[in-house]
Amino acid sequence: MTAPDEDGRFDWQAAEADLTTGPDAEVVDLDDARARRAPRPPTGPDPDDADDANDAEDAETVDAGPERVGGPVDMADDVPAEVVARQQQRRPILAEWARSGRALRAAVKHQTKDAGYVAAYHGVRLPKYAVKALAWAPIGAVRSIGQAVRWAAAEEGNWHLRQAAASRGDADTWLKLDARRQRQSVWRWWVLAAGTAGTGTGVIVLAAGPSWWSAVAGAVVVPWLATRGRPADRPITDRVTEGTRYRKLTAELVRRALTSLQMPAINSAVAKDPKAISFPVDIHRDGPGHLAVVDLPYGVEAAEVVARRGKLASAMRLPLDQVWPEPAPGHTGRLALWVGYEPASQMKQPAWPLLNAGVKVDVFKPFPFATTPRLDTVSVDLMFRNFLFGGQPGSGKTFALRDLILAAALDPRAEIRGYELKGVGDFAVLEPVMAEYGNGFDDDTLARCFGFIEWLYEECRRRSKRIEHYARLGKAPENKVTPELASLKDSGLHPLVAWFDELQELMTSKYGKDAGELLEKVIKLGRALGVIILIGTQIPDKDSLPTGITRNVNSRFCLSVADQTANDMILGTSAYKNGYRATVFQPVIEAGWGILRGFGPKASAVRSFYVDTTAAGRIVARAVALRQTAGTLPKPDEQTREVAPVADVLGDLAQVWPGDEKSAWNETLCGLLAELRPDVYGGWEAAQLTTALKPHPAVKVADVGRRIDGKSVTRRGIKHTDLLAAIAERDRKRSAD
Ligand SMILES: Nc1ncnc2c1ncn2[C@@H]1O[C@H](COP(=O)(O)OP(=O)(O)OP(=O)(O)O)[C@@H](O)[C@H]1O
Repeated sequence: MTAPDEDGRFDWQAAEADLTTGPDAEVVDLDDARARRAPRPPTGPDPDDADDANDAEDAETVDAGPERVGGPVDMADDVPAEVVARQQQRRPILAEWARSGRALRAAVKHQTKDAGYVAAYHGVRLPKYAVKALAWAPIGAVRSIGQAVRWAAAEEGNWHLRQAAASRGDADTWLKLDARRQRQSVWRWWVLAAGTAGTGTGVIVLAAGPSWWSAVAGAVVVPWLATRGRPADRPITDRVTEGTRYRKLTAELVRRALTSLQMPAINSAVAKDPKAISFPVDIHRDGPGHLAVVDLPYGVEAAEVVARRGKLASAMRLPLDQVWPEPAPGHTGRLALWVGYEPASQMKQPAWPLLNAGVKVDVFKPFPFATTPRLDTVSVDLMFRNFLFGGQPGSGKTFALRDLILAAALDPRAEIRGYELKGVGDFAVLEPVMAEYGNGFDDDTLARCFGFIEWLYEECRRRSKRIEHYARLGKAPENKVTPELASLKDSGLHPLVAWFDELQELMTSKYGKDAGELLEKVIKLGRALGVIILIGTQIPDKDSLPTGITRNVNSRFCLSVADQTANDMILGTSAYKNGYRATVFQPVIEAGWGILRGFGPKASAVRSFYVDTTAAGRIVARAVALRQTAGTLPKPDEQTREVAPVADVLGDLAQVWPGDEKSAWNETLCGLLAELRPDVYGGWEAAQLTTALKPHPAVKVADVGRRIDGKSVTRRGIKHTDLLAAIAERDRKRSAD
């Protein structure tokens, strides 16, 4: 086949060459030809890889389908029909970008932005273009006239053939060719004459008409003539340079990036077979970017590529937060590589929908919590869940945790209590809606926080009794809190949100061991009882966060962490190996980004909604109004916990101390305390008193021997002198304050 050459003229020489091959022309085996056209195996990063030449030979034009080996075979008979039906994946009728409002909006926005950019780019260069056009237009006019005359004479092509016939002495052919030329040129001269007359008339009309007619005609004709007059390598308009703008994700780009990761398994497979990296579905638009689903060479796991996100971004010459590799469903070697139109840090996250006036939350139902790199909203629910948020300083865990508490505040049924053990006051804005709030890492706050965990445990016991009661009445069918029970006034089963930020401070303190054990029990028991535990921690090692807790948490958000151990402590064993790696996020720069696990079948990278303290204050104001109406607003300065504060134990012990005894058994003291205040100490056992005395190191619980019926019996107890010393110490501290 011949094609018109660049300036639109027919290439006669090529046509003649084509003819001479005549009937002996080669029959092309298309498969063979395709195989010959298959791309060279990519050979690592190319320093010039941003240039367009490479993109021009883009492998999207390459047959990337699975290699055909032999003919099709019948499907195995033993695969059940329903399994086969499930495996058949139909192509969507509409393209991905047209299937949802979000994707459509994103595509339209991107195209509009692009068009706007191009328009602005050329707009500022218009004067330069005008000068160039005026310079080249006369040349274009002369050239056009020459071409028209040549066309009318019908000499082109014919002359060569006539010359060839003349040199062969073939008069007959010469005459035939000349007759043909004459036939053509007769009507062509007429056409040319008519065209010239038309042009002349047009010029007269334009000259006679309003001046804007000439302006419009000039704006059309001059650039047209200029493009005909300019040399081929000097376009009138400048190229809209690519710069840092979006580079379309192409199969070749993906292949080159993957082979630049220095992974021997990929490179050796591709060297043997360029199709070792294949694309089961076409690369397509997905939200504000493109998605490539890639089948990696046999034996390579998607997780291994995810771990090399930095290298992947480097190979694509894109910022890190524009490249989002993820393991894709199907098999472990399938990678979903999403590349945004722009870096995530430059994409504007939509405002948190909960900021809108009038929006309420039902903790039983999902509410927006984060966005994906594609700016899809990810929703979470609170009920029957425990959350663990982990990340290094500056990763954004406090803000993320606060989002959940703000959401809970918008459900007036939810009681909120919690401690931030960093002492910064990030949660102080929520104080008006919290029944209990502590801030600091001093011993007093840690003791209160520990007391709170003990109270939570007791609360779980109380709630389990209530659930039992309602289950008997048929109101708790699954022995779980239902929305009806949660809303029922005085059921005592309303949602209770208990949060701890920087929990490692408590876990590494002297209360750590007991607190860890109790909290683990609370997590296990509380889930069905409407107790929702939210934990934020910076150091997720086993001393800072007992494995009993991490194991039992069902919702996890791992923000930027430094290493695999921290990653797996938060997301669960093997998360790192499976490609869920929050180590790829940079603290501060990518604050709020993390891997969310426990919602949906797989973990995914999301960014929590950013709500600053001012916006949080507005939500709290709305929450206060809702709670006022519902009558659930906690009263300020009122100790609403039902257990007496730990500090009172000392005074009560002194009051009930048995006579002149130098030491007393805990067991005896518990009995006496229960007589004094049955509501507080009723049912206390020796161990409980030991725990309650923990904040007072002066009181040492040790073995105390007694003679009973002539026999010596040893039990745990305390000395009177220790008790008095602890009281003196406390009084001294109080007067110092
Ligand atoms: N979702 C988010 N989007 C954008 N920026 C965020 C987001 N979350 C947090 N940030 C920013 O990151 C900063 C650090 O967040 P935050 O205080 O929550 O980190 P942290 O992990 O709790 O750190 P530390 O352990 O030091 O307290 C915040 O000041 C905020 O500006």
